[in-house]
Amino acid sequence: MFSARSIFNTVQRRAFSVSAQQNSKVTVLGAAGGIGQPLSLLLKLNKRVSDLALYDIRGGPGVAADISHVNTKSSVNGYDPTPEGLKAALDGAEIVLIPAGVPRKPGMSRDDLFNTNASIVRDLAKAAADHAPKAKILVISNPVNSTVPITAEVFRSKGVYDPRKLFGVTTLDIVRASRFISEVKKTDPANEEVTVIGGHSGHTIVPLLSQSNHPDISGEVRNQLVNRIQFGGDEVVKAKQGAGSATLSMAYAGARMADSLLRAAQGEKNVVECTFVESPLFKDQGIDFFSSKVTLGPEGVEKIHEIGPVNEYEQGLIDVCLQDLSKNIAKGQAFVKENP
Ligand SMILES: NC(=O)C1=CN([C@@H]2O[C@H](COP(=O)(O)OP(=O)(O)OC[C@H]3O[C@@H](n4cnc5c(N)ncnc54)[C@H](O)[C@@H]3O)[C@@H](O)[C@H]2O)C=CC1
Ligand SMILES: O=C([O-])CC(=O)C(=O)O
Repeated sequence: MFSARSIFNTVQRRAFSVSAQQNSKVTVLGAAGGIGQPLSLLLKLNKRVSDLALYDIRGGPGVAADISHVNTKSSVNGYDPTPEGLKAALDGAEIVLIPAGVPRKPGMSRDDLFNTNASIVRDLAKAAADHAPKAKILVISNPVNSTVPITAEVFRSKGVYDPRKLFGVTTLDIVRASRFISEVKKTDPANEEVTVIGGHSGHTIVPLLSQSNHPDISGEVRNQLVNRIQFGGDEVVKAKQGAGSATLSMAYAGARMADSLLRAAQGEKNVVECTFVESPLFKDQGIDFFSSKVTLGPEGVEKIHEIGPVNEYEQGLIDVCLQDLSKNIAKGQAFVKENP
């Protein structure tokens, strides 16, 4: 005899098996925070997400109950802040987004968050390595230049590191660059793509305007635009007057990055995002991670693009970037070795 429930489950499974690849569990760690809440809402609106798992050290089930009333098809579950809750949130996840950790206050650099966020990310990475070793991990928590190497070291120490599946989310820099250049040029940002390479803090953020639709931008206009892209985060931190940093634009950017990975996983070709990954581009200079254009595929990173032609001004920005970046990466790697 079939119970009504098992018939329902069978029908539901059949419905999904028509497009089996659409069974995608996405987990948000830090789901009740300033980024976590709008990010979770945007993921609830994404048809490619079938199961949304929300975990936080406080408030996860409440946010899940709220979002679960949105009338899209996916299921939403909130988990208690226990090891069992975290395990259940991670079990079977295809994508894990990590916006857990403290944000900046005015006057702080992203690196000033290291002391608090390094151990938060390390511990969540340990849980992800144990319970979702094949998931694509999208690290949002700052300082991204260090928290991504931390996550890599944790996965490596547990013997499950696959560099194709670890991403530092730098999408907000791309979103800002597109928006800010459209303001200067009075164009529609939908038509503006700017490649932004390097890392995700101040001078490590390197916009390549020479490769945009407006390679002619020069002089003071260019300097101001580049500075605004590099320090866009500070603009928000200052405006929020101690109440945190970018959350809504970051949620939008994180949802875009997750969607790009889901589209690539479901067979779409030529999905390209700039993202901070283990990269061969500057390995000869001891820099293991770098953000550049990456073609995404079913397994995550499919192809890391060359940087392409840059002008003298941009080469100067890259040189400065590499100095900071190598220190940020080394700091993350050393942290895990000293605090396993
Ligand atoms: N990659 C990027 O472009 C950006 C990164 N960020 C970073 O994202 C992080 C989060 O920012 P907000 O959401 O504004 O902060 P928030 O303080 O509003 O939220 C953080 C959430 O993380 C939770 N949390 C703390 N420890 C946790 C743990 N061990 N497990 C699970 N959850 C935990 C907190 O309870 C809180 O709900 C910050 O580090 C911030 O600097 C912010 C904007 C852009
Ligand atoms: O500025 C911050 O601290 C948050 C962040 O990473 C950004 O907005 O780009």
